[in-house]
Amino acid sequence: MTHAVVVEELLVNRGGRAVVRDLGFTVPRGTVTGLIGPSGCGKTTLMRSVVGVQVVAGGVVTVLGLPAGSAALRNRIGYSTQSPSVYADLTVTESLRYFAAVLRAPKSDVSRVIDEVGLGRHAGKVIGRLSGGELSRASLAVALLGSPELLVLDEPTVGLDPVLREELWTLFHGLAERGVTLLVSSHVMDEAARCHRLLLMREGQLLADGTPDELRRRTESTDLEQAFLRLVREREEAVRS
Ligand SMILES: Nc1ncnc2c1ncn2[C@@H]1O[C@H](COP(=O)(O)OP(=O)(O)OP(=O)(O)O)[C@@H](O)[C@H]1O
Repeated sequence: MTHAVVVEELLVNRGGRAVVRDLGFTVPRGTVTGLIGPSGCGKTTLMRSVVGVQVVAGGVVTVLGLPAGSAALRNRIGYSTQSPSVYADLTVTESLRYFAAVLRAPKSDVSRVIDEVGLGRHAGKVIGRLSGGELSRASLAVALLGSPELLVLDEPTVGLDPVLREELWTLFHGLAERGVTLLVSSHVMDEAARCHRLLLMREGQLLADGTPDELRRRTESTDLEQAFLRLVREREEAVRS
């Protein structure tokens, strides 16, 4: 199996309208794939569909060879949402110990993931007293427990300073080198450049799918921001004609 995720003709309705329409793509194993697009374009909805927590109206989502949402996938996928999934009144370590027990991850994972997200100095701090960036790293640490094969990370670097963002991107690439597949959403174009592959989304549809180099070449653009804007314009012209 070369693909960690295969999505075919996905259709998702939310609030009485189609927010993801006729969407298809694959995510090769061991890559960092960026899901890039403006706020509200459907990134979270798509990630929820991959993780198997979203009701879908049509299409097929296959994850690690199984239908999305299969019970057998539970311990093989790490998902970090935009809202913190850790308890305010526990310390970082206590919280991770709790989730490690729930996920049946080895106890030794707790200190490993704390180190990986750079929260070593804050391990004894109560979650409710963490800064925004520390809190999102604590959530990310939960997703790393149990060494999942697929990590689905919804805007994991929001609110982080450039040094921490750099550290996390180095971590993502290190994980991919060990064979982990990462699907990471962002609306920051400089992060897009750090992905092996990009899925550019707009208004519930895929605008383009390719490596950063391919997308720059295809649009004759020097940077990805410009490439994205050109693809938007192309799509609008195609719709008009
Ligand atoms: N629970 C919900 N009920 C109804 N509509 C929803 C719900 N959640 C999201 N939507 C709508 O679905 C669309 C896609 O939302 P989604 O959260 O997937 O976008 P996003 O690209 O992740 O945005 P952001 O970057 O701001 O997180 C938006 O128009 C949003 O308003």
